[in-house]
Amino acid sequence: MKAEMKVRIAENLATQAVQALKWEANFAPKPGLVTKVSNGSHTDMDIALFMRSADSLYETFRQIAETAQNMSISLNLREKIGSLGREGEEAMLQATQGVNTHKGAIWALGVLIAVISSQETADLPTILQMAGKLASFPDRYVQTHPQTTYGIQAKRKYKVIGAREEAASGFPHVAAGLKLVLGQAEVTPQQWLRVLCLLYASVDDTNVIHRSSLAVLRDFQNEARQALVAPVVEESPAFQQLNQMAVKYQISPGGCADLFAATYFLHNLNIKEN
Ligand SMILES: CC(C)(COP(=O)(O)OP(=O)(O)OC[C@H]1O[C@@H](n2cnc3c(N)ncnc32)[C@H](O[C@H]2O[C@H](COP(=O)(O)OP(=O)(O)OP(=O)(O)O)[C@@H](O)[C@H]2O)[C@@H]1O)[C@@H](O)C(=O)NCCC(=O)NCCS
Ligand SMILES: Nc1ncnc2[nH]cnc12
Repeated sequence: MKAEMKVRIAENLATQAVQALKWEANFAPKPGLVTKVSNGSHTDMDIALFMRSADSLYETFRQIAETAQNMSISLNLREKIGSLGREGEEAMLQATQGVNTHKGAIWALGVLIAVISSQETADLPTILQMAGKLASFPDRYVQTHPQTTYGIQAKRKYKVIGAREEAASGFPHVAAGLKLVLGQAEVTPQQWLRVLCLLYASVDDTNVIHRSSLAVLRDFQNEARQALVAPVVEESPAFQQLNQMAVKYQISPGGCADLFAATYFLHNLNIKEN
């Protein structure tokens, strides 16, 4: 492939990733999360902050895409995107003056972009499987102190599936969400709301655990399951209950938000289904 074409493909992936982050942040309603009409359970975040954060990540995503173009799924690629991902986290923190808006999204979209870029002709199941493989390589340059991240603390205490494991198992919750919308050029907001509820019902969001407890997460998931019994509408008692729980416990399912953005990103790329 010509060099010019490669440059354009990397730019396109980065543009689509930033758009997916902006779409997710704007999407409403999302109990607990920041939207264009509410700051959810947050005092330190609003929609403008999310727009700045998303824009600050364009260069990280572009570099990840460009780097992966000539590489196989390997420890070497994992460590290269690890380094770019950490730079992305720095760029995000600079743009937000220290607020963690998109750490999980950098991770999920970074892994997916790397795989899509490296496996030009792969179909969706292959991309998700390769993403699992890439995310499973141990990055020798990670300098996290085990007790410092909320995710590691929650996983230690409760053995739940956090952001790392979601990616390492090939994003099963993204795959489940995609099933509801694949093959449809126009997805309605109500269908997207159903995807969101499916994520709320099934993802072990370590942010929710950190702000409350595993018991609250399980109640929240059960309520989202109730909302899925019928077409998901904001006015339904179960959906209203999700809002009330988010307010009562000040919970914010940021991991679900990231996977929602990743689902939208993959849907919009129109990748072969199999
Ligand atoms: C492998 C890493 C994901 C790090 O893993 P770790 O387990 O250490 O995770 P955390 O540092 O806790 O962060 C993980 C973020 O992932 C999101 N998340 C949570 N649960 C899940 C889940 N089950 N599945 C998928 N994703 C999940 C979540 O990110 C979102 O929420 C953040 C906002 O949270 P909020 O509560 O509002 O704000 P905080 O300030 O954090 O808390 P408060 O004090 O306010 O209560 C926001 O980031 C959202 O995006 C978790 O935060 C990976 O990050 C890593 O290793 N990175 C290094 C670089 C790298 O290798 N990159 C590779 C490719 S780019
Ligand atoms: N819309 C949102 N609100 C709060 N945390 C998030 N993390 C990612 N997207 C988010």
